Amino acid sequence: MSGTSAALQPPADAEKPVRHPDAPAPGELLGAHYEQCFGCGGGQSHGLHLAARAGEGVTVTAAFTVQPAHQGAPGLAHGGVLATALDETLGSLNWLLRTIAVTGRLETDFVRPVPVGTVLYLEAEVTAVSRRKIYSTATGRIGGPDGPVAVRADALFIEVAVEHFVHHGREEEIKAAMNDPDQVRRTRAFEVNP
Ligand SMILES: CCCCCCCC(=O)SCCNC(=O)CCNC(=O)[C@H](O)C(C)(C)COP(=O)(O)OP(=O)(O)OC[C@H]1O[C@@H](n2cnc3c(N)ncnc32)[C@H](O)[C@@H]1OP(=O)(O)O
Repeated sequence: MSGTSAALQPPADAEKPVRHPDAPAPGELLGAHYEQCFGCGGGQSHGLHLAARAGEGVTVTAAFTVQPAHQGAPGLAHGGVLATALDETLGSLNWLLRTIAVTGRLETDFVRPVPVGTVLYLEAEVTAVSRRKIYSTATGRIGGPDGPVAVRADALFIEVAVEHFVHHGREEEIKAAMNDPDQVRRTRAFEVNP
C-alpha cells in the first residue's frame, strides 16, 4: 500500500520547476554541501556519504551503500536511515533550483527490506513549485539502478532565508561555517545562491 496525503498535492496553480541557469550540468557530481552533514558529509564517520549527481531538468540521482552502522534489525538497514537517504537526495534537488529550503514534510513507503552491504540507487525530481513550497518525489532501488523499488517518498520542502540556520543552529557550528575561508564551502553549507 502506498499513498500521499493531501498536504503533498500541489495546488492547481502550482508551477513547473525551473532549473537554475548555473545549476551543475547533467552528470556532474554535486559533492557534499557540508562536511558535517550526516547525509552527504565526509566528516561523519557513520554518515551515509551519499553521492548525488545532477540529472536532466530538476532531477538528481544518488547512491549510498548501507553500512553495518546503519542497521535496525540484524543485517537490515534502519528505516530512519533509509528515510535520511531519501531526504538528503530530495534536499539536493534544491541546489539545482538554487533555492535554500528545508524539509517540511516527508512521506515514506518502505517497500522492501534493504540488507547491509546493499547499494541503494536513488532518483528524485521536483514536480511542482508553489511560492515557497517545493514538491518533490524520490525512489530508492536495489540490485541496480533499474532494480526493484525498495523505498519511495514524496516531500514538501519550504523555502527559507539563510537566517533560518543562523537563528536556529548552534552558535559554534554556525560561526565555523560562516567563517570558513573557502567561499564555495561557506556558500554550500547553507546551499545559498552564490
Ligand atoms: C542546506 C540544505 C540542507 C538539506 C538537508 C536535508 C533536508 C533536511 O533534512 S532539512 C532539516 C529538517 N527540517 C527542518 O528542520 C524544518 C523545521 N521546520 C521549520 O523550520 C518550519 O516549520 C518551516 C520553515 C518548514 C515552515 O515554517 P514557516 O517558514 O513559518 O512557514 P509557514 O508559513 O508555516 O508555511 C509556509 C507554507 O508551507 C506549508 N507548510 C509548512 N510546513 C508544512 C508541513 N509540515 N506540511 C505541509 N505543509 C507545510 C504551510 O501550510 C504554508 O503553506 P501556504 O503558503 O499555502 O499557506
